[in-house]
Amino acid sequence: MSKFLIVEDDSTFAQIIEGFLIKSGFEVLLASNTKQAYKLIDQQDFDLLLVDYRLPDGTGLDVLKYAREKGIATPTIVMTSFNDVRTAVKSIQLGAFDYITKPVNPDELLMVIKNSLAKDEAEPVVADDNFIKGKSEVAEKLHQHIALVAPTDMSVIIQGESGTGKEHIAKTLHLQSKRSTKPFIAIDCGTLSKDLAGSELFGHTKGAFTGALNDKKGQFEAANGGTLFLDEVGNLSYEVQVKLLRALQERIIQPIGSTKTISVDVRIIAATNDDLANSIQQGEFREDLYHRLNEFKIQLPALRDRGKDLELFINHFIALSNKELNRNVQAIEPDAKQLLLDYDWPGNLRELKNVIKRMVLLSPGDTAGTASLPDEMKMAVSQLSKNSGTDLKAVNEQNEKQLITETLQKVRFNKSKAAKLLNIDRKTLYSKMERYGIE
Ligand SMILES: Nc1ncnc2c1ncn2[C@@H]1O[C@H](COP(=O)(O)OP(=O)(O)OP(=O)(O)O)[C@@H](O)[C@H]1O
Repeated sequence: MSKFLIVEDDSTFAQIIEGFLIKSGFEVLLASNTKQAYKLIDQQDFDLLLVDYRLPDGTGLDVLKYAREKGIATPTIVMTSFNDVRTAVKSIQLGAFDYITKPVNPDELLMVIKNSLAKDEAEPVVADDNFIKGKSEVAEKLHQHIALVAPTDMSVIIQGESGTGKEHIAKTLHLQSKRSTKPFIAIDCGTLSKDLAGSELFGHTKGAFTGALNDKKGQFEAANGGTLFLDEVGNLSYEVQVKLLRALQERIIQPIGSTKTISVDVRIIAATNDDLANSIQQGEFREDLYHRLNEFKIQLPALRDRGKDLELFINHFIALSNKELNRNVQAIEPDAKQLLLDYDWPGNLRELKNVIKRMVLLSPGDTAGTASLPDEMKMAVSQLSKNSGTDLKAVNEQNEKQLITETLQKVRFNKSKAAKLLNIDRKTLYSKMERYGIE
């Protein structure tokens, strides 16, 4: 029986979910703050963590970070209000499996849980019709580039915002290469603790460090002949970056604690949300490794920049959700459609897929209306349209907020660095963050 930990301070809501999940056949433990959660995570193994974003003594992301630092890769779902969707996007970057927006619909929750548990089982990489290419100019160019670079052995960096489909493109490159019958192994470098990353990639020998009870084969060796996909590559520690560079240059690896080297033939595809050039400037990413990885760069467009593809994706996700949820949505009312087209989709394809699934779930008939779309999305759109008018002050504020948020993300929320980049003092940065509600 799968065991879940729910971390939620609203006790009534926690009990409702607990009851529902127990009825669905799961074992559930509850924690109401981060401290209790840490204690339980230390004591027991869980198959899934379901964490609320806002907790009395921290956030759900703290719980996620705590687990990841301990080397616990349990799938984690973050529950957030729709207004926090940008935070949710950050949680995915930190290695959360998915997020779900409140109010939580039980059927939707069960669906997300089912997906996250299924993800644990290794699936062979095969092309499937759950994915479409898009027909916009950027999409056509993107697929031309993929067709050109896929058959080569060049290392590729895929850069794009969270949820733009980087992992899917990495699989496509593998499938279109001569390595397609060999393994494709994806590693989320964001979820690897500093200590475990080396051993995960290169393996270790028995007794190499406390807890190394047996010899362990690393993922480099496991991917031999095939492709290794390093997601969130910017999160690798400097030490591991050095080893990775050696592996790429010399095509050999050395398991931790071993004196022997092993030859490997692996193609690397790396993905990043950030501009690695910035991390290089900050001294966080090695420039030599960057150039070795960047033999070819693929820039994935944000959904808001994909023009007519947005409509294609909407229809595609409706068809998928109809099938999955046994619904029959054939049309969207014009005002609901307009909302979908006007929204700026910070979570990109992942967010669109979630919103459409929810819309289909809440639409028993053949037409979906605005009632099936989150209220907060409507508010976000009206805010966006307000600010895109002639109100200069609002436009400036919106730009300023966006710039501050992006800069903070770039420097991983190091306020001194952000203030320096923005050319303002720390105090001004703090007061602006407070004014714009940036956490
Ligand atoms: N071309 C596509 N057609 C249909 N669905 C897609 C496509 N590309 C991505 N998706 C869906 O969008 C979601 C996000 O995709 P993916 O995980 O590849 O993004 P990502 O950029 O790697 O995200 P992250 O940076 O958060 O790891 C997934 O649910 C995936 O199934």
